[in-house]
Amino acid sequence: MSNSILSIRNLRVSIQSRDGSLNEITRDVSLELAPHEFVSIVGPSGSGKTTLLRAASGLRPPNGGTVVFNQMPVTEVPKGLAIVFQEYNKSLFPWLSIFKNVAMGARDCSSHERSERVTKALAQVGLSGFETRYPWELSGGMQQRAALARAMVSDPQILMMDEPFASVDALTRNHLEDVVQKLWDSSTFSALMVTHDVGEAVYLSDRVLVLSARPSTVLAEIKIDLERPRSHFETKQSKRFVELAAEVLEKVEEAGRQSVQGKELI
Ligand SMILES: Nc1ncnc2c1ncn2[C@@H]1O[C@H](COP(=O)(O)OP(=O)(O)OP(=O)(O)O)[C@@H](O)[C@H]1O
Repeated sequence: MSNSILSIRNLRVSIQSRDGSLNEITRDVSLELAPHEFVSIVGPSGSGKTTLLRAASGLRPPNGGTVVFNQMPVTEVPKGLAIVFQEYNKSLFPWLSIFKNVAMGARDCSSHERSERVTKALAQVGLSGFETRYPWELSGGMQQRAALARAMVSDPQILMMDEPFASVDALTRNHLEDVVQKLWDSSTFSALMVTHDVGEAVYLSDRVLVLSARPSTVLAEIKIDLERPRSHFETKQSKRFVELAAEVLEKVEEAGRQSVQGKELI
């Protein structure tokens, strides 16, 4: 894909075990992310999804292969890339108000512009009125909204998310998925999301990539041809959604079986 905003080619990441041996996590992962495309990565536990995202975002150097963002090799987290992690309680500073936490994402702006951006981002995630609260005064879902606002305030070209809704209850999860969907619909950023939840991946994405068991490669790529905007009530009850979710789940289970067989061989 020539117009990719992010291009990952033949990515290999190995992690040193305590005994000093190298553990190969991803062996050969390639993916292209187009402007304003939403791609999710699913796969069995331990297949290296988080490791892949960390290498793709510049948080850890790969052992082989390349990551290119906006035609530039990624060697550290580049400007224009924002990341949201699962553990909102660790990613927000408890001693800063919600306003100041979100403003951390726009440190490079003048104070007037920073203030405008924070106000807009808080409104986009439904947190207007909570500016002076502290993270520990908000529910988990609200804290994750604040983490999303902090990512959005930098006006990213790519939003990477690692299991962003895994620590909240099912209803809050649905709400947060729609917050992300609305943000994505009303902006131009591309999104790369790691998730365990097949339904969530299908609901939000244009494409879903399924990783094989470790050392991982891309086992399958499934195009999600559901109309947008999507809604929990209509989309998730549609025949096509159910077919796509079953297709993704089948591939994840196939990868999981490989992983079990691999363990039996060790
Ligand atoms: N810093 C580290 N040191 C040692 N091993 C690590 C480190 N980070 C990851 N690993 C190992 O790499 C493998 C892949 O981990 P990773 O978290 O990327 O997988 P994952 O697919 O995201 O897993 P899950 O779905 O369970 O969150 C795991 O076996 C993990 O134990």
